[in-house]
Amino acid sequence: MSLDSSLDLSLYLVTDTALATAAGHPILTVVREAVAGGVTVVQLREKNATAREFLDLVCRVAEAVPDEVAVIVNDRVDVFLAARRLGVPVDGIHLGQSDLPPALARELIGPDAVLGLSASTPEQLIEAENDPGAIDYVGIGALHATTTKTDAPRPLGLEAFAALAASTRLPAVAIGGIGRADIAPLRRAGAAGAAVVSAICSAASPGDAARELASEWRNAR
Ligand SMILES: Cc1ncc(COP(=O)(O)OP(=O)(O)O)c(N)n1
Ligand SMILES: Cc1ncsc1CCOP(=O)(O)O
Ligand SMILES: [Mg+2]
Repeated sequence: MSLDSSLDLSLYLVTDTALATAAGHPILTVVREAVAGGVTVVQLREKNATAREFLDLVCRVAEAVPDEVAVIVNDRVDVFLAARRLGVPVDGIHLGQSDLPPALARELIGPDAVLGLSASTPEQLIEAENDPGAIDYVGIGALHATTTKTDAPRPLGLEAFAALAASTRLPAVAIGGIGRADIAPLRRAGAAGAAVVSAICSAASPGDAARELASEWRNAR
């Protein structure tokens, strides 16, 4: 993603190699097909990979996706920095409430990198807005119950999500248990985007799944 292009968060894929493998697809195939189907952000989230494996995946994905699709690294500032050091076009990181403090991470990743933060309570959203780390967007969830993340916050539902999204000036991406039927209501509720893991990684056709989700977003009024 070039420095002056704005960040399109609308269809945000978060990867899960185990789910993709169980569905019979290599993760790079899932990413390629999902991007062809309309995914605008790819976050690489690999909880069980070694640093070396994660770096290798980040490099392969970042080289494979077009410039306008942002590539974000989950949790691992070291992996992000290593990829940048190798000259790989990786765009940013996504942190949670238990990860590195955003302001410290911002000092490490530099002013141009994208910095996303999970924030799912009114207090966390106020902190995010005022954080000296200059957060670019928040991930709010879980929208619905999910089996993908065992320690996900409790389900909010659409109304609570809408209230939280309206309470912050930061772009808000919904996450957790999101499927096709959620996309239009989320856009109408003020979401800057919808983040999905299993809806694409576990799909029989990740490309078709992404196309359907992207079409729901485009056609939501
Ligand atoms: C877009 C987006 N929103 C929220 C999360 C969750 O991040 P976190 O709370 O750090 O949990 P893990 O993903 O690290 O298990 C996310 N990854 N992406
Ligand atoms: C990473 C994350 N953070 C909150 S819920 C979640 C998992 C979402 O996965 P799915 O889209 O499969 O429900
Ligand atoms: Mg995290």
